[in-house]
Amino acid sequence: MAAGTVATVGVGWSLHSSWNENDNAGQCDMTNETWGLVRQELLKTVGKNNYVNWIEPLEFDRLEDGVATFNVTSTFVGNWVSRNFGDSILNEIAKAGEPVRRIEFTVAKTRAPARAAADATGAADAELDRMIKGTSTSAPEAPAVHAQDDDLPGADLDPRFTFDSFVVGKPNELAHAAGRRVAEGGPVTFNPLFLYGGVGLGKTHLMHAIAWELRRRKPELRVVYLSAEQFMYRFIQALRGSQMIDFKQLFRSVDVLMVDDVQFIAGKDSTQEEFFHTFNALVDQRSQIIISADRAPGEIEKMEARIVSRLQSGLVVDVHPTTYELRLGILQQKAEQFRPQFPDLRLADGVLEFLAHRITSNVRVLEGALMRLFAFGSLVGRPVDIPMTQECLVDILRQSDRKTTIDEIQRKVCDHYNIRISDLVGPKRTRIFARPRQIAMYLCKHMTQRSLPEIGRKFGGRDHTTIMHGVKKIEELKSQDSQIAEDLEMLRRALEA
Ligand SMILES: Nc1ncnc2c1ncn2[C@@H]1O[C@H](COP(=O)(O)OP(=O)(O)OP(=O)(O)O)[C@@H](O)[C@H]1O
Repeated sequence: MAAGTVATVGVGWSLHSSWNENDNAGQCDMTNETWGLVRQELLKTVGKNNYVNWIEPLEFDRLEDGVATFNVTSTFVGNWVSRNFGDSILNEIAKAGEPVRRIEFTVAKTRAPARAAADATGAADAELDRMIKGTSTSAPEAPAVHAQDDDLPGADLDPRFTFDSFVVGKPNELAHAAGRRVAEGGPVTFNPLFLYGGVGLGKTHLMHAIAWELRRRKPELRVVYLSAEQFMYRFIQALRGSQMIDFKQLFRSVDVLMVDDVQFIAGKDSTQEEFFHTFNALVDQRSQIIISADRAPGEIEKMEARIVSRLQSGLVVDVHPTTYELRLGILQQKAEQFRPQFPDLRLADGVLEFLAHRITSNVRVLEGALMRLFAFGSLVGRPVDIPMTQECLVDILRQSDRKTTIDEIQRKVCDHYNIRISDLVGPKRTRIFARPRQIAMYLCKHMTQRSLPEIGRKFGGRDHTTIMHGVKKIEELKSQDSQIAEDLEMLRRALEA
């Protein structure tokens, strides 16, 4: 990203990007002193390690029109902080009495990348290659991890993510049942347990819940939970420090290994190689492995075939998109959970039902919306009713209303290329049909939450590998063929309008 541009990192409800040409000269409502106090509170909530690595280096810039802006050293740091601590930061600023709705992270023009990990996560693998070739210039720093047991690396477990706080409904009942079974810590029956599903549907929550339960029931077991990204950084660190033997010994000595968001290592050859050996060693010694990803093993592009087949060899469980009933259950539970922070808040009848009807994207957005609503209600000192909800959440509600479907994409593509739907989804392979078909496949993949098999079914029952091939083809072509790039942009805009 160019110097001076802004990585706007939404928190919970405001996942979007924007550009800001301003040169950080805005008015500051919140003082640095208040930010200092907020930081002290954050130290308590996020823990020392996370605080030192991620919160302390943030440079508070300004709070204007409800948006608190911080300078960070790189897009990666902004994304990481937003994803892992965004809600906590927002919460603490609101608790300090500041009228904040959103936080943003700016990649500062002048700051040296002192604590920056690789500038974008993709750069880390390039870094790894340079290291192997002996040309590395900087060490990417590992995301915060803490010694969980002796010197076993693992990420902090979120105390809120337990089985007790996990609401079970039709879409996640199988994943929950499988998780419960594994959490009993009995003999390994399915290995690995592979949980997959769209963004913010509770996979991480479920994994933490399994880890907590295992720790409670079988404290003698060595349970390690970490994200695939952390696995990679640990691996890089070990390589750099010539500590590969220690690394291998550590990961091979665990009883339960949990790796979240495994799709992250796709295309990262050296990390995949190491993951593959770790995986095999653990399966051989009958240690339990639990993996999560945003899609099914066979749909993870650039994942080596031998890893895909290992990932498929246990129990593969899909966490489905939420239903109205599940969303309402989650909202009721979250409202209870948030209650102590907002003791005076009055919630009118029908608000939770309204939210469950209108916000269907994912639980993270739902949760963020509820938190914003509570914070807003408590700041203005009025009961939270439906008109206030509509006013406070106008952006989220608008976004939720604008959900693109496969049918819509197919219609728009047909209009654009002047062909019939039957030709778009039919078997004819001539270029005039095949190219629009691939474009439509590409848009379906990128603009809907549908899985490749689901998209395949809507394209005349094609196999998911055909869809993957089509998507790849367009990915290649859009950088070579400006007409295709233009068509894609035009279609995307028309679909988002
Ligand atoms: N069934 C559920 N019951 C209670 N809370 C839930 C449930 N599903 C999701 N959540 C909440 O939604 C938020 C997002 O969940 P989580 O981080 O586990 O999603 P994820 O599937 O791992 O997403 P990602 O793919 O982005 O990592 C968390 O705060 C989590 O507690």
